[in-house]
Amino acid sequence: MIGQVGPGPCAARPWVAVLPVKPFALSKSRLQPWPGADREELARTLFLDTLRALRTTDDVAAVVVVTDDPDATALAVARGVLAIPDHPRAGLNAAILRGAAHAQTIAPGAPVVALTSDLAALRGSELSEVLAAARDHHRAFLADHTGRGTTLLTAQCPAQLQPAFEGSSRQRHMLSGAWEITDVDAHSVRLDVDTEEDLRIARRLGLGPHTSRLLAAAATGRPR
Ligand SMILES: Nc1nc2c(ncn2[C@@H]2O[C@H](COP(=O)(O)OP(=O)(O)OP(=O)(O)O)[C@@H](O)[C@H]2O)c(=O)[nH]1
Ligand SMILES: C=C(OP(=O)(O)O)C(=O)O
Repeated sequence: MIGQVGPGPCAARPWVAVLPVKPFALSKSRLQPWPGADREELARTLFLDTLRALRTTDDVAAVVVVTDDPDATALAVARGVLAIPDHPRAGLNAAILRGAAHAQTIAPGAPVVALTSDLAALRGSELSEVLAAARDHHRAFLADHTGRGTTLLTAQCPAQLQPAFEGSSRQRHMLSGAWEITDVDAHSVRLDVDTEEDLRIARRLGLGPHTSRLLAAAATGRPR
């Protein structure tokens, strides 16, 4: 069964991360504008902090950003990260599948990890712990901090990823046979920022520098 214990044939290689990014201007509809910082700016810094942490994670060899946003594309490319278009725009799971297929072309046989791009407090060390736990399973996932959704899904072979994100995705990933990673806390990997309360929690946990600077500038009215 997919998800059972035991490494698949593609195991023991560094990971390729797939990072789907919705156009910033259309993102974060549940996030009330923070005083002095609008949703679009926040969506951008959440992405930048997620990407920054990913690039400092030892066992992540490459990142594939999937987006239709020229700004997100430029920010990725400026950091030496590959960005591919999200065409035809068919939603989050289709974007992840596109990214996973592309991962196979740039690193054949490498395992793949798909994450949401709103992990504002993400720490590379915690992501490494999660990836180490995922290594023993063909497919694995991590529930988000609410216990309803998913922030991360892995597959040793990208063709087996079967992403079922959005809404109650924890249950869908469980029912699909993916292994739920429960033996690591990894608060920063579970914390997707959708609401103002999530942003407050991320602030307490330790925001990445981009969102941190944005909120600091917003508080003082300084330009950023
Ligand atoms: N490429 C791509 N990424 C997506 C798409 N939909 C969502 N995402 C990304 O997937 C992650 C989870 O998205 P959501 O939290 O469901 O959506 P959101 O627009 O960020 O927030 P809401 O407006 O509150 O739903 C975010 O990092 C989004 O940027 C899509 O259609 N294409
Ligand atoms: C995309 C997801 O979450 P949300 O839409 O709540 O951010 C998910 O949990 O699969």
